[in-house]
Amino acid sequence: MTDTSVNLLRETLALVAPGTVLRDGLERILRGRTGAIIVLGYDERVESISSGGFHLDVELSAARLRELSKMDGAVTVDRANNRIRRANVQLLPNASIETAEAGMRHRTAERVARQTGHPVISVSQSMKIVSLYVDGKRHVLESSDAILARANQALATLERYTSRLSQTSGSLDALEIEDLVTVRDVTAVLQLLEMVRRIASDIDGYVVELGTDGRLLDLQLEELTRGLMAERDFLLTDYLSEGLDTATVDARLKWVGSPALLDLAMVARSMGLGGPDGQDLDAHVSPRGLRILAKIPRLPLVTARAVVGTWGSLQGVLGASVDELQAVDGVDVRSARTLRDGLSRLAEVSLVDRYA
Ligand SMILES: Nc1ncnc2c1ncn2[C@@H]1O[C@H](COP(=O)(O)OP(=O)(O)OP(=O)(O)O)[C@@H](O)[C@H]1O
Repeated sequence: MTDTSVNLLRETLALVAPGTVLRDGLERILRGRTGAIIVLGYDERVESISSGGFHLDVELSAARLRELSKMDGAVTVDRANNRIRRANVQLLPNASIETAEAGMRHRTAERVARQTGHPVISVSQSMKIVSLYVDGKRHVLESSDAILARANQALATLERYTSRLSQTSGSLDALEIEDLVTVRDVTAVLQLLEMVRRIASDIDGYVVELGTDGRLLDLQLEELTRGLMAERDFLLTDYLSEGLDTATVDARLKWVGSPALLDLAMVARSMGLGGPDGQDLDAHVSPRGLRILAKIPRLPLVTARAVVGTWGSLQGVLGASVDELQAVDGVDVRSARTLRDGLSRLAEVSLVDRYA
């Protein structure tokens, strides 16, 4: 699926999520045991395949949608401004457009969606299900309970990964301070961050689909992933080889399927580490230092960036005195002390953890 079609599906799922006017209307149609076909777009393309019925221009409401759907034919809704524009319409899409559906209502819905590029909803009277047709794909609306059951499983997986991530990232702290980092250690953290990002994106999809029923899930997701994308940026800033930027790594990782993501060499290669094929996982690498400096409480990020920009390596920063630090543009004496104390504390914690 392309990014545009993923976005249109999410946009449509948000429009019909619990708590919205459209969803309320669809529930009423289902309860009334009638069917419906609703085109979520109003333009030339839709008009050119619409026949009969009547034009109107009224605000979308659940009651109106229910009443208009009692009539034969389709209802056209302008999703850009939430207005019902036509009802009791016969749709005449190109009959040569392939459709896998059975039944005229659903075949028409799928064809109209393909031909116009607008999402189309069909409510089946006989099967009592609501289907969305978006960019050539059918998506069946499920009850919030069914979606929540899957979302909670995903959340449990996310929790396992974030806890492994916090351990792996902690080990990297200690190795960075002692300058003992290998490509394998860095890659292991990026691999977990990428897995977390993918599961979080799936859960985000469930949050959209759940509408008002997904508020708690959204809070849990936010709590588990807070700060992680910033950590990902800092990790990449610290280790990316010259000439590579974050956007390039993102684009490369996007094409790595989930099974291939388990291959550390593949992840290393996307960062430009471990040689041309990413296989040299035991090669030594040194961080620039931003990831660890960003962990120091009360140290402004601009200060951390200025210092890393000046020394260019964590080992350089570790060797700098307060006087040298405050000589950097934009670093005052207070920040210089916070940084020095913070680094000493991190070094102590790391060493204690390592040799305890
Ligand atoms: N081309 C069309 N344009 C507008 N409305 C249509 C079109 N085709 C079918 N419908 C609507 O769908 C209704 C049911 O049609 P039909 O029984 O052929 O569909 P179905 O796919 O079996 O539906 P269901 O699953 O709801 O039983 C029609 O009465 C009409 O309101």
